[in-house]
Amino acid sequence: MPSAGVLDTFKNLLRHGKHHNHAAPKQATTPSPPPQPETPAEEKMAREAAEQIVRQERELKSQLPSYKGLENFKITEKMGDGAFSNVYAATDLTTNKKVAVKVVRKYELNSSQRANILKEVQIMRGTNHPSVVKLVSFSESDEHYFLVLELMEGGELFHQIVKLTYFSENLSRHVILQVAHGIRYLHEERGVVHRDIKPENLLFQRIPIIPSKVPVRRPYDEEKEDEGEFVPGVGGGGIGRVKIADFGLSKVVWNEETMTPCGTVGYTAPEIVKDERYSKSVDMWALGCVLYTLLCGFPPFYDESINVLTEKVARGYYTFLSPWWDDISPSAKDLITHLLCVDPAQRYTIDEFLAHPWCNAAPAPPPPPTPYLGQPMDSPLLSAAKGRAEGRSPGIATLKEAFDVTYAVHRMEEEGARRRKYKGRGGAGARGFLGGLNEDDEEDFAEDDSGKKGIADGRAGPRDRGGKSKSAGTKGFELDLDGATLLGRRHRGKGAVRSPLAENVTSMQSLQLAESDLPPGSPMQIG
Ligand SMILES: Nc1ncnc2c1ncn2[C@@H]1O[C@H](COP(=O)(O)OP(=O)(O)OP(=O)(O)O)[C@@H](O)[C@H]1O
Repeated sequence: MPSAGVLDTFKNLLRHGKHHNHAAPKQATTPSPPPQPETPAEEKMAREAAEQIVRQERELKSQLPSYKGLENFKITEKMGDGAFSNVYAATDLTTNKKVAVKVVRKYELNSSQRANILKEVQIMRGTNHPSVVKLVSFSESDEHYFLVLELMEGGELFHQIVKLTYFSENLSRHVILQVAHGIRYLHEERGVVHRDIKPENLLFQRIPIIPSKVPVRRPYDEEKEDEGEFVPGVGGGGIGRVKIADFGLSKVVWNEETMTPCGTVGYTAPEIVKDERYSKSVDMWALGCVLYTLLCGFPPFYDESINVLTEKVARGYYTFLSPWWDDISPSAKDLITHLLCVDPAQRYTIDEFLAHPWCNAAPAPPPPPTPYLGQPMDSPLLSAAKGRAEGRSPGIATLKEAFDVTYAVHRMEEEGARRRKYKGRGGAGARGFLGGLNEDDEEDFAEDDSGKKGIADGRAGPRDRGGKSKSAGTKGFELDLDGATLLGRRHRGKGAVRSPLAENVTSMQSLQLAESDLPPGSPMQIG
C-alpha cells in the first residue's frame, strides 16, 4: 500500500489539476483553446515527479523502525502519531494477523503522564464492543509501552470528511449511529465517559466506493467527490465499520460502593446520579459537534480568536448556515439542537438520541439535484485540503486545533462548574476500581512553567500531553485561519455566498447583541 506521504503528493497533483481545469473556462470570455499535446519539457517534468515519488516511497519504507520488545511483529506502515507515540500497522508473526501497534516513548513521560497511559490501557482492557477499538494486548520494554490494537486501516474519519467535503444524511447516520452505540456501551455498561469524541478519534474500516448511478452534489459544491452508493447495513463513502479510539482523556464514573456505574442502583443519591449525567453529557455535546460537521463539512463553533471561540462555545452560539444547511432535513437540525444545547440537563442522553426519529429513519433515496444560482463554493475543510498538503498541512492542523479548543472549553466549562458545585460534598462519584487513576483529571488546567493555566494562556486544551498544540507559546493562542486559507479564500472575492466561517466569525459585540435576542441555548437561525 502506498505511504500516506505519497498519497498526499498524488492528491495534491490531482486537486491542483482539477482546480485549474475547472476555473479556467469560468474566467474566460472566449472559449478556451483545445488542450495542447504535452511538450517534451512537460513530459520530462512528469517523469521526474514520478521518480521523486518512487524515491520517497523507498525512503519511507526503509525508515520503518524496529523496536526491542516488539520482535514478534513486522511493522508495515506508519498509521499516525500522538504526542508521545507512533502508531504502526503491523503483522503479528505468531498469529499472522494484521494489527495496529501504538508505541509510546516512556522516557518522554513524567509520572502522571505514565499513569495516564496506564489508565487508558486499563479502560480499554475493560471494553469489548464493535464500535470501540479493541486492545489486543499490552506489553512494555525498558523504553516503550506497546499497545497492540485492532487495526483500523481506513484511518481517521477526519480525513474522509476532508476528502468527501461532507457526508450525505444516509452516510452521516451510518457513521453517527455506530459512534452512538459505542457511547451507549461506554456510558451505560462500562461507566466510562470518553471526553474526546471528535473526527480525529473516530477510525474506520474501508469498504470499496461503488460509484453513484446519479451522483448527488449540493448545487453550491465546487468539487465534491462522489461518495458513491450507500448500501444499508454496509456503508458508503468508503466507510464501513466506525470505531471510537483514543481513551487518553477518558474518565470512569463508578459508584465506589457498588462497583457499578453510578445511578444503576435504586439507592444512589440524586446528586450523584445528576453528577454522572453531567459527565456523560460532555460526550453528547461532542456527538452533536461531530454530527453537525459530518452533515455540512465545517464545525459548529469556530473563530479566529480564542476569546470569541470560548464565548461562543460557552453560550452555545452556532448557526445552521445558509446555503450549506438549506438542503439538510429539519429532523437532522432538530436532533442537533437537542445536543448542542448549553444546559446539560436539557441535552439529550444517549438513549434519547437513539430514539430520535432521524436516527430511526430508513435510508432515503438520493434527492433530485436542485438548481442554484449562486457561486460554486468549497467547504472550509476542502479548501484547507486544497490549499495545503493534505493531512499534515497547517490548514488541517488548524482545524483540528479548533476542534480541540472547542472541546476543551466545553469540558472545562461544564466540569469546572460541576466541581465547584460539588466540592466538599463528595459527590463526584469518580472513585472505584480505577479510583486513583482519575486523580490527574482534577488538574484539567495543567500549569506551565510560568504558572499560567491551560486554555487561558494559549494551549489547545487541558491535554498537556507533550506540547502537540502548534499554537502554544508565549504570545498566546490564535487560530490562524486566514493564513490557513480557510477564511482568506472566502474573504477574497466570493460575492454571491459568504463563507460559513466568515459568517461564524462573530465579534464579541454582535455576540452580546445576539444574546438579548435569543433564549439561552437556542441556535442562531439565519439564512
Ligand atoms: N487502531 C488503529 N488503527 C489505525 N490507526 C490508528 C489506530 N490507533 C491510532 N491510529 C492512528 O494513530 C493516531 C494517533 O493515535 P492515538 O490518538 O491513539 O494517539 P495519542 O497518543 O493518544 O494521540 P493524541 O496525542 O492525539 O491523543 C490516530 O489519530 C490514528 O491516525
